[in-house]
This record gives sequence, C-alpha cells and structure tokens, in this order.
Amino acid sequence: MSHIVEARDLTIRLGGKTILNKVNISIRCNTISVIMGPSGSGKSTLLRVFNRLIELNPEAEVSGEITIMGRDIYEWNPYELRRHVVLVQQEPTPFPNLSIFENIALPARLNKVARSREELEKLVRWSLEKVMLWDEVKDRLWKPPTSLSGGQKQRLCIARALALRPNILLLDEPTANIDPVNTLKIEESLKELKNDITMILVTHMPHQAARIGDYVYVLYNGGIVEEGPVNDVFIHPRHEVTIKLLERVF
Ligand SMILES: Nc1ncnc2c1ncn2[C@@H]1O[C@H](COP(=O)(O)OP(=O)(O)OP(=O)(O)O)[C@@H](O)[C@H]1O
Repeated sequence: MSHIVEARDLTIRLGGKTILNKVNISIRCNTISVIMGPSGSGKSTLLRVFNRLIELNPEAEVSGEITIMGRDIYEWNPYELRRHVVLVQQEPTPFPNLSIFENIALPARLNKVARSREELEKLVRWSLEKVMLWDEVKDRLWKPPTSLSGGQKQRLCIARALALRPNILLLDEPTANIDPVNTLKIEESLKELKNDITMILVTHMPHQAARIGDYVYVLYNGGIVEEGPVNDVFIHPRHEVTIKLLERVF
C-alpha cells in the first residue's frame, strides 16, 4: 500500500467556524510528512481527526472520507484506532505517579502488546533504545519521571507511544519546548523509525522539516495551498505563505 492515510473532501468545523474546507490529503507509507502553516491554520486539528481524538471536542463537526490502512476510520473502534495511530503532544505528559518503566509498560500491557513479563521488559528496553534514552535511565527505571529533563520526558513519551507498536505516529510540535541536544536526538530517532512507522509531523521549524521531512503540506485559509517533496517545495516555494513560513515571518 503506497498511501496509508487518505482524506477526501475533509471539512472540519469548530464551534461553527470552518477550519478546513474540502481538503484532500494522501500520506505515503514510511515517510515523514510535515504539516506547516501559520498559527491557527488547523494543523493540530487535522492531526486530531486522524485518530478521532477530535470527537472529544463536542463543538467539532467533521465531514468527508478518511481511510487509514485502507479502512474507513469510522469503521474502527476508536480505541483500537488510537493504538495504531498514536499522538505525541507538544508538552511532554509522562504519568508522574508511575515509574519510568511503568510509564511505558502500562499502556503496552493494557493494549495487550506484550503478553508476558519477559516480552514486556524487552519492549520497554526496545522503546527506550529507539529514542536513545535507555543508557540515561536504565539505572533508575523504577523511579518516577519527575527527575528527567524536559527533553528526556518528551523522549519517554515518544517511547511510550512506540511501545504500542503503532503504524502511524502523529507528532504535534514535539520539540517546540525542547533544548537543541534533545531535539537532535528526537529527530535522529524519528528518521530511523521511518522503516517501521509513518509519521505526520506538525512543526513551526523549517529547519526541522528540511532535516527530517520527506513531504510537506502547507495549510492556509482552510486548505492546502502547497504540497510536495520537501526538497522541491523548500528550494522553489511557489505560494507566498510558504515563502513567509520559510522566512519565519509568521
Ligand atoms: N472549540 C473551538 N471552537 C472554535 N474554534 C476553535 C475551537 N478550538 C480551536 N479553535 C480554532 O481552530 C483554529 C485551528 O486551531 P489549531 O490549534 O488546529 O491550529 P494550529 O494551526 O495547530 O495552530 P498553532 O500553530 O497555533 O498551534 C484556531 O483558529 C482555533 O482558535
């Protein structure tokens, strides 16, 4: 399957206001697709449609057709969908009262990703290694995550998401408040994960999009005003909004 997410005529209204109007978007498998756009253009809202988290907002109205892995998202059980399509938010949100180990193990266990203690331990280690955090926390796995830095907490949240073995990661400005060293570690991890996972990344940072993105979609005024391979769009941007985003005018 070349396209893992397909949305046709996707219209989203929030509180009666149209945020996206008849948008078509196709996301290729095993790529990092970057969503850019000025503040308020609907980037986070779009991510939240893909795993139906938007339904938690009673003011949201969504129409159009969305398929994920060839299946209409409304045919999925939303909890099952959210195991395959996992959101990582801008603010790291580890469970403060659980140990570092349990932060990753609990959702994996609840979702029956690991069936034995041995499998679970392997999964926790694998997830932490994928985000280059294992060496930093292996001696304090049973401590709460409160002593971790912001960047380490965010990598823990990405590890927690990975332990669900998702097909798609939705990343909503995951490094917006993270220091440069942790940002590079996260970017490196995401690039390496592409063989297994498709990623949709919202970022305000053109440099990040250039470093790790494959395709870019620029949202503005309810639609996609420009899209294409990052290398093409960034070298020859055609729409004035893309040009301003690249110059960081917004
Ligand atoms: N419940 C709501 N009712 C009405 N409008 C809403 C509601 N929730 C969000 N919005 C509006 O929807 C628009 C899209 O918001 P969204 O957070 O998706 O934008 P964004 O592009 O991710 O912005 P940012 O870059 O600032 O995070 C914004 O104008 C926001 O004010």
